[in-house]
Amino acid sequence: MTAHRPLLIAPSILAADFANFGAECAAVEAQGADWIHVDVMDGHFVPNISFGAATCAAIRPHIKGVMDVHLMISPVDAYIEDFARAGADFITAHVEAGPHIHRTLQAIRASGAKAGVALNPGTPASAVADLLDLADLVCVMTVNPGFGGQKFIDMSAKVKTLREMIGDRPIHIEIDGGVDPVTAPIVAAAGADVLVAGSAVFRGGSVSDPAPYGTNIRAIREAVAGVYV
Ligand SMILES: O=C(CO)[C@H](O)[C@H](O)COP(=O)(O)O
Repeated sequence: MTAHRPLLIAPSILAADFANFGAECAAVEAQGADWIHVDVMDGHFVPNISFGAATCAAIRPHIKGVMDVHLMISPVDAYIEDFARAGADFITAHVEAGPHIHRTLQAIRASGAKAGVALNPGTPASAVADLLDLADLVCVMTVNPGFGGQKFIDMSAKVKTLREMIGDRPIHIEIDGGVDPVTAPIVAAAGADVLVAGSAVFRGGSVSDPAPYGTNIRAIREAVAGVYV
C-alpha cells in the first residue's frame, strides 16, 4: 500500500439511530468520518431488510462528502438508476447477486456513479479477476452480509491476493464487517484502504453526544497507524 492513498474510515449507518439518519450522518462526518457507508438490504439476497433509494435521497443533503452505497439486493440492475439519482457516489453490487455482474458494473458506471463489486466470505478473489477494469472498488466482506454487529472473519489472505491482482490500478479495497481497533490492523496490513465500521464507530455516542464517534474513529486510525504505510 502506498502512502499517497490515505486510509479511509466509512461508518455504516446501519448502526446509527434510524429515526435520525440525516443528523447522524452530519454528526459522524463532523467527528472525522471520511465516507458514509449505506447498507441496502432486501430480505432476499440477505435475510434482513434495511431501507432503499428513497432513504438514500433523504440523507444525501446531510452528507458533505462521499455516500458509499452497498447493495445487498438481488436482482440489482433495475435499481441502479434509482440509487444514482439518490446521489450515491459509489454503488457496490455483489458478485453473487446474479449471473451478469459485468453488465451490472457497466450500468453503474453508465449511471455516473463509481462501481464497486463485493465478495462474500465464501467467494474467492478470483471471482473478480475479469472485472477489475470495470471496478473502482472491491468490497471484501468480513462477515456474512445481512446484519451489523457480527464477529469478524479474517479475510486477510484474500485482501493480499486482491492487492496483488490490482497492482497500480486506482481501485479501493474496502473491508466490511466486524471492523474495530483490534481487527482493523489485520486488514490494513494486508492492503485494504477503506474500512467500513458500524458498531465500533456509533457505540457510546448519539446525535446529542457525538464526541464518542470521534473517539471511536481515532481509535481505529491509531490502531492501524503502525501497519498502514
Ligand atoms: O454490510 C454490513 C452487514 O451486512 C455492515 O456494513 C457491516 O456489518 C458493518 O457493521 P459492523 O461494523 O457493526 O459489523
